[in-house]
Amino acid sequence: MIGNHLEEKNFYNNLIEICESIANGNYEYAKQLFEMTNFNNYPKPIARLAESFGLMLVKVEAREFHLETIIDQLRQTQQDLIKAHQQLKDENAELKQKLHQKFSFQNIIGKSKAVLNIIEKIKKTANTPFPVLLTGETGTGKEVIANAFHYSSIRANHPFIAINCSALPKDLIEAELFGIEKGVATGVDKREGKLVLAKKGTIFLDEIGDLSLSNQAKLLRALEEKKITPIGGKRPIPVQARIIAATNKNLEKEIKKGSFREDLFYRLNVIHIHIPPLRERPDDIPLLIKFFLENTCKQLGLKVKNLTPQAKQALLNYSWPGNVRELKNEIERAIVLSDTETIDVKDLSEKITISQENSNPLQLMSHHNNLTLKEAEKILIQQVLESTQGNKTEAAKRLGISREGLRKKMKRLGIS
Ligand SMILES: Nc1ncnc2c1ncn2[C@@H]1O[C@H](COP(=O)(O)OP(=O)(O)OP(=O)(O)O)[C@@H](O)[C@H]1O
Repeated sequence: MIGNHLEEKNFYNNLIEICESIANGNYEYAKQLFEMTNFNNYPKPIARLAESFGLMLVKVEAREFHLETIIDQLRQTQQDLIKAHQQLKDENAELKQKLHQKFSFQNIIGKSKAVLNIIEKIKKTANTPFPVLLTGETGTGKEVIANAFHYSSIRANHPFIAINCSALPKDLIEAELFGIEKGVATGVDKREGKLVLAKKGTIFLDEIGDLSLSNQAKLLRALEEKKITPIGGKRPIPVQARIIAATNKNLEKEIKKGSFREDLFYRLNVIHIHIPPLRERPDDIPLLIKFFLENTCKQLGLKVKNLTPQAKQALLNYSWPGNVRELKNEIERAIVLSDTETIDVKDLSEKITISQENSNPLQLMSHHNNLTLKEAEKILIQQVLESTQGNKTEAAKRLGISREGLRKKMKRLGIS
């Protein structure tokens, strides 16, 4: 009896110790103790209790094991995440580096005085907070210049956001630029304005001449107060981005017409860069041709093609009304169409070969046997006037005669 009693006491002691070990998280010891205790010698209720206790221990062990597996998995996932994070960081840095290389002023191709002056101006003013106004015909490279401003400045690690002010209706542009609060109209979600999203970066407002008068007023306020209020918003939000605006319109004329605000013009025009059309900087054409030949061939995995002297001359003689964009497209087209490694005149578009043939009255006459010198001269003058959109000063310059000389010729040849 006493022996039994002692055994029972032992049993309870063991049980308590097992419980304590479990409570302290010492499962291994609890398990050992459980295995060492012979429960079969005890009365049935005690043996059953021990059995269920054993089951509990197994469960705890299983849970512990499971937890450990989960913890291991989590540790592994964390490691993977750290690795992925580092990889993304490296890739991001590499992409940023590429963007800097691709868009900083080193990539403005040209050696004309005009382009060199522009590069100089960017270097001097890139790190200032002042707004920039870029003017020039379509395709002259206004966006290229805006990128160069951003990527060669301290803003380079912040966003560069471009918005085309003529691409969207007035209300959408307003929401894009200044943002909109949730519920302003049914189903409208809150959207941050691009002026705010650009953070400490740059916002490029292309075709600013097409911005509505009401949005011009809002933009002026943003420039003056450095804050914007979203549509339906109550509290103004600070704007830190630098504003670069561009247009191919003559804003002074637009001001006279009443379609552009004079005060906004002066606010934007703090740093003004005018990019002359390509025909006024022919020195840049050979460099641009070389650049586009190399770049496009590389992209297409081709050996870099070259041009016959005649093809090069034809490209130099053309007036490029679509400017650098048109030249780039022409080179890309010629690369694809030419069967050999050398691009010849036949690989160029008709507009360029025709203009080349017609670039002097004698050539025109040789191509059209029945033309008189007077007729050839008339055709030539008409074509040049067409390419300058009727600008006589420019046409006279291209023809190598005075404006007065051109006027007299036009009168004599009956050109209106
Ligand atoms: N100086 C340059 N060096 C290299 N590429 C140029 C240069 N100028 C323009 N380009 C190229 O010509 C094309 C047109 O340039 P961009 O879009 O900057 O012109 P844009 O003046 O902004 O035209 P738009 O007024 O129509 O918006 C682009 O592919 C651009 O890369």
